[in-house]
Amino acid sequence: MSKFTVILPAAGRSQRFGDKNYKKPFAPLADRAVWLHTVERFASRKDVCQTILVIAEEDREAFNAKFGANLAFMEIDVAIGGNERTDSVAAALEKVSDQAEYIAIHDAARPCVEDKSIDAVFAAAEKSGAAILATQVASTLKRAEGSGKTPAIAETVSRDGLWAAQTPQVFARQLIEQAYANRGSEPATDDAQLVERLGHQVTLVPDSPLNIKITTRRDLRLAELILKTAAPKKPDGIAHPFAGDDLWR
Ligand SMILES: Nc1ccn([C@@H]2O[C@H](COP(=O)(O)OP(=O)(O)OP(=O)(O)O)[C@@H](O)[C@H]2O)c(=O)n1
Ligand SMILES: C[C@](O)(CO)[C@H](O)COP(=O)(O)O
Repeated sequence: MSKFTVILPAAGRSQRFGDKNYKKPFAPLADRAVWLHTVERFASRKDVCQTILVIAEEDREAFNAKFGANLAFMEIDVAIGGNERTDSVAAALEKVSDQAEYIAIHDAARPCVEDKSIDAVFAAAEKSGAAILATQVASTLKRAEGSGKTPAIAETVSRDGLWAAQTPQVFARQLIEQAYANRGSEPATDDAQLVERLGHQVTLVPDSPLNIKITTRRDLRLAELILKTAAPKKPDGIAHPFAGDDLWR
């Protein structure tokens, strides 16, 4: 069985979330913090040899005070993130266990990912060396004129062949380490871009649109509704939403 290190970036500023009390990975969702729901998607997997949560330096003290026991119990490593998401992932890559053959990078702000989607993207990465979950764009896409609250349409953009990238984004260890070593200063909003820039093909693995990224407070409400339909607890005692359930396809 291949061994995967899971990196969970949770060091963002949560500006679009706009809550003065919580950054989104630490906001209460159903009965516990968002990041704990996300960690649980991976905690009981036999193919996961390490989990690294990436937090911001400014959150370290409060996080340890509130969640220190969870970290110890769940044997979660912590890295301190940086300005950009890629800086946070780079910090975690410095801490990857020698056992890891693959690296899975999953937004801590995506707590609704399904077990079988993780299975699928892990398997795809084992085949091609690089794979991400994504959903095919189903709506008609419009480019706005300017950036006001209710802008006019500048143009309709063809959605042919367009997919919305999600996470986990999963890579052979050497590949993602090389991609990050070569990343330079050009921004990248996801990790796949850095691997694409090496000329390595990345596989798109279709996933449910319910694998949402919590960005605004409205998304938190949606995540709550999604998790409410979670499958009953599996024998390992952890709720695994939609495990084996095709309702969401
Ligand atoms: N410097 C950063 C930026 C983002 N992230 C993490 O990457 C995930 C996706 O990022 P995003 O949704 O953009 O989070 P924020 O950057 O916090 O959002 P915003 O742009 O609204 O501030 C989140 O789990 C976030 O915590 C991170 O670890 N380090
Ligand atoms: C990685 C990601 O979730 C894939 O869609 C997305 O790029 C994160 O972007 P953000 O601006 O950091 O939310």
